Amino acid sequence: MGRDQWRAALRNPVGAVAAGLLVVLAILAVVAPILWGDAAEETDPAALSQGSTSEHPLGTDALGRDIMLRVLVATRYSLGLALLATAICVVAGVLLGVLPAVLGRRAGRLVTAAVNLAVAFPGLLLALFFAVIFGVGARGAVLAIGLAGAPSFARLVQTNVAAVAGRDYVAAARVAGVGRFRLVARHLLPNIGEPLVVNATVMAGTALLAFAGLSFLGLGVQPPAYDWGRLLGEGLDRIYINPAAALAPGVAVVVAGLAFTLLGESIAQVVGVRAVRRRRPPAADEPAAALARAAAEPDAVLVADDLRVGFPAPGGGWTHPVDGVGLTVRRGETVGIVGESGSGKSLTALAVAQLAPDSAHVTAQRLEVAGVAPLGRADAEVRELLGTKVAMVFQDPMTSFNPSMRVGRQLAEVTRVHERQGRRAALARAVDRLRTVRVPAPERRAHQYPHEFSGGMRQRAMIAMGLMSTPELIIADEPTTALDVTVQRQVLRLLEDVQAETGAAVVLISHDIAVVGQLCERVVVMYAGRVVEELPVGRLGAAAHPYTRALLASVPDLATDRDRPLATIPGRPPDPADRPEGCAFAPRCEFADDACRVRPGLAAVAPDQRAACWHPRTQPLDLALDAVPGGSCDTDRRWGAEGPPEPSVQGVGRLERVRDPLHDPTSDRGAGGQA
Ligand SMILES: Nc1ncnc2c1ncn2[C@@H]1O[C@H](COP(=O)(O)OP(=O)(O)OP(=O)(O)O)[C@@H](O)[C@H]1O
Repeated sequence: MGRDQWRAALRNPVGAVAAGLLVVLAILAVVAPILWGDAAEETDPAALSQGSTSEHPLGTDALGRDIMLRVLVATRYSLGLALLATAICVVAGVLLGVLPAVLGRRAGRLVTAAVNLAVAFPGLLLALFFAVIFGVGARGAVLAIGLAGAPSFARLVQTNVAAVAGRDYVAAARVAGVGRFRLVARHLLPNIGEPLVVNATVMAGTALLAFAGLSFLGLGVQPPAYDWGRLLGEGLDRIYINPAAALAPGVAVVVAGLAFTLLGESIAQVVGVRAVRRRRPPAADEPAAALARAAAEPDAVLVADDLRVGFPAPGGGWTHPVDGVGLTVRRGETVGIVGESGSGKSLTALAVAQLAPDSAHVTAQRLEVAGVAPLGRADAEVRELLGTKVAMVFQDPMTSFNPSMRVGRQLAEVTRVHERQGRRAALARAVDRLRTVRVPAPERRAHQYPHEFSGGMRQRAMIAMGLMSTPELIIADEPTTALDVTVQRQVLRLLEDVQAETGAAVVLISHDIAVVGQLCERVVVMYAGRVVEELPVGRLGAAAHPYTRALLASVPDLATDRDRPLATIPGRPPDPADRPEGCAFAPRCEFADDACRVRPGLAAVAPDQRAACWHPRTQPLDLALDAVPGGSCDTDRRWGAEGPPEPSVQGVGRLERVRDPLHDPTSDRGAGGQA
């Protein structure tokens, strides 16, 4: 948080009032006991239980002590105890709150359940309960109030951690191999700082009140010590004789509580995120390569066989949004995964990268990534694998970075974790990688926060993060969807350059078959959690599965008649929980018949082309040939000298519109499609 933000916060009336009140209280807490400590203890037998006089403006207590001085002197003790209780509440709450993120799933659930149970207890009852346990007195009251507030603070932390844990930058950190504790300290807690700080200040106000309550009941501060609560209790005994004796400490409690609450409000506006303490990177894990060796194709960087991702179904049992996916990606290859929304593309990628949600159950006959089988392995081993060999580029560059860390530090973290490099060396490498992905002025940019980057630049920086190690597999999940057309073009070109330079295999996930057709060598088409066709890009014109053909037919081109609705695939993909028995596409397919009641397996329809269909189409599509070069892996032939296409929501690329009998009403067979 910069100075300007602080100034802005203090310039608004709420911030100014809060700051003013707190400064006055802080000054009083420091000077009052020094200036008036002794005077506040002086008894005056001649002025017992007096009302307001010129000598004692708020009157005296039963021993003739000046009430005004006692209220002023009590500021230090009252605030100090309240702040101490707040600190206990925050520390215990944060610890309990992050435990589920640090512990495994089962232990995490236990902690969450315990916290929920404690939250269900009224706070005051809990405080009284703890006060009795810890004993009467200031120390017991501090512990009681702090611990009684901890469950609701823990719940707040849990909720916020859960919200942030789903962000791409957290997934990116996990891919980078960042350990659980470091993840919590660096990526989760700093990004939930705002609600925590606000709640902590509100808690301070509540603690003040709670203290007043406990002291009033005789469970808090014990004589001869006194705080506002104790003074309030004593004053209340004589409220009809001298109301000021009760009102003064009461007003003090309210004013201090208000000051804390207003402070919370103003901090909420200015404190977004805070850097956290720097820590030494943890020791690198044992090399994972020794743990497993791929017996697979010697040049395969990814082998997935019968990969299934299941979630508990609401009515019991399991649903499998990814249901038996088979995928092989060779070194240096660029494979595109296409399919409509919900077809399981992202989940497949997340399962491969060991980033599937905690509630997911991932199984496979075989899953090997860069020669290592990650399933069933310890976290540390998997972290090593992911951090150095797999890079992920996420869809939304806005959420792909931790907003509280400078970009250079985020990139450097990868190297520091895995190679135990010093801070400077890691940062130098980050700058170098930013230069590689053509971020201008990389030295300066490395010291900027993600929000100071443009969308395209953030996405390039995300690719640079993947290049901090030497990945064998880059998974790009809709990397250009959130970008505008020209920036999409640059990012795709960059991905292609990176692939050519590093020799890494690239898995590009997209709903835009035009982009995949241009960038990739091979296309894997997914539908309802299964692979329905796999073919070299050069054979897209001979796509055999009706679904692939329908996807191609729905790509508009410059010749598309704008007066007519865009081609769509009739019907909707099935809910994973309610997938048809046989071919999942059958309900939407023109050619479906009784045979389709049985699930078709992937079968070769041509060399290098397999389709899961009982009625594979053989009729060539009317596909512009320059759009889909004949299976060539050559970059220039794939993209031409002008670079990649301009994929967009319009899907306009060099892949031109296809006429498919299924969806072309001008065709003899054309039923079911809408042009
Ligand atoms: N955490 C989850 N819990 C339960 N089901 C989930 C979860 N995440 C995904 N799914 C299910 O998996 C299906 C496939 O999701 P996935 O994100 O892989 O689709 P996708 O093909 O990548 O689509 P999109 O292009 O919209 O991201 C979803 O439709 C949903 O039913």
